[in-house]
Amino acid sequence: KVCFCDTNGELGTKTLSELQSKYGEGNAMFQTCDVSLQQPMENLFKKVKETFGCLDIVCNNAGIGGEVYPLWEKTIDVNLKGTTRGTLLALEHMRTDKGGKGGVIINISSAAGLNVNPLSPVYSATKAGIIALTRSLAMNSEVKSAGVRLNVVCPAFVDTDLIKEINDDNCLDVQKASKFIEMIGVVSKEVVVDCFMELVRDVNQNGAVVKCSKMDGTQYTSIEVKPVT
Ligand SMILES: NC(=O)c1ccc[n+]([C@@H]2O[C@H](COP(=O)([O-])OP(=O)(O)OC[C@H]3O[C@@H](n4cnc5c(N)ncnc54)[C@H](O)[C@@H]3O)[C@@H](O)[C@H]2O)c1
Ligand SMILES: CCCCC[C@H](O)CC\C=C/C=C/C=C/[C@@H](O)[C@@H](O)CCCC(=O)O
Repeated sequence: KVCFCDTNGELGTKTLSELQSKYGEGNAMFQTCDVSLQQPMENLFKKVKETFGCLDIVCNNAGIGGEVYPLWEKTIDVNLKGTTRGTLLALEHMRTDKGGKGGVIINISSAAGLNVNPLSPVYSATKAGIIALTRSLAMNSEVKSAGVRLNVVCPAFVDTDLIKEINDDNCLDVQKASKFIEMIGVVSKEVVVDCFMELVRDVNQNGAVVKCSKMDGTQYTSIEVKPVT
């Protein structure tokens, strides 16, 4: 069973029909929802719990690029605040000490958050924040004992609308970006999905941050964690 949300109602409804005809009407749900808004997101999580009984896997995937005002501010609202909101709501619903059944949260960051991205600094900062948020929660002892795992996927360039829509608002130099993308290469969506599914299945990878790139393949990054006493 799956529920997904997006601000794009038309595309969401089309995808919902495809999922329902493949997996059955009762097994897929779509809600138009903006991840940057608290109340609609709270309502959505409640509705999923009421409809499906519990939440096992949550993926915070919504993301945009924007480097020029007011888009840079919206980029922080959607990417960093939206992912933080989705992560904290997922935790509330999953943690065993609050009536949940445990589960896994997988957040979508970017190679631009692991390395740097001089052509999209605000985007890069939001993606670095997602990595820090996710890793920190994954290493929190109360979260661990409440049965919730967290991981981050950091794709380099992927064949989606996001890179087809690079322009002067979301990138500081479109020409340099095109050359850079050509140099690094673009992975298919399937590569990112495989990486996501591996993290869902592997219960021994709590806290792992995985990069998927055409140039370097799929790599687990190492994380140093100093124990807090
Ligand atoms: N495409 C890439 O090269 C690439 C690389 C690294 C990371 N990513 C990340 O992957 C994730 C998915 O992006 P994508 O490449 O599929 O791009 P995309 O533009 O195809 O998909 C992003 C989706 O997010 C939705 N969205 C935007 N704002 C929203 C909001 N406020 N609330 C709810 N939904 C919202 C959009 O309508 C769209 O359907 C993003 O977090 C992106 O930053 C993409
Ligand atoms: C140069 C890109 C400018 C466009 C930015 C858009 O707003 C959205 C960018 C989406 C993904 C960006 C990923 C960027 C990654 C790079 O900074 C770099 O770290 C990738 C390295 C890839 C590798 O190591 O294989």
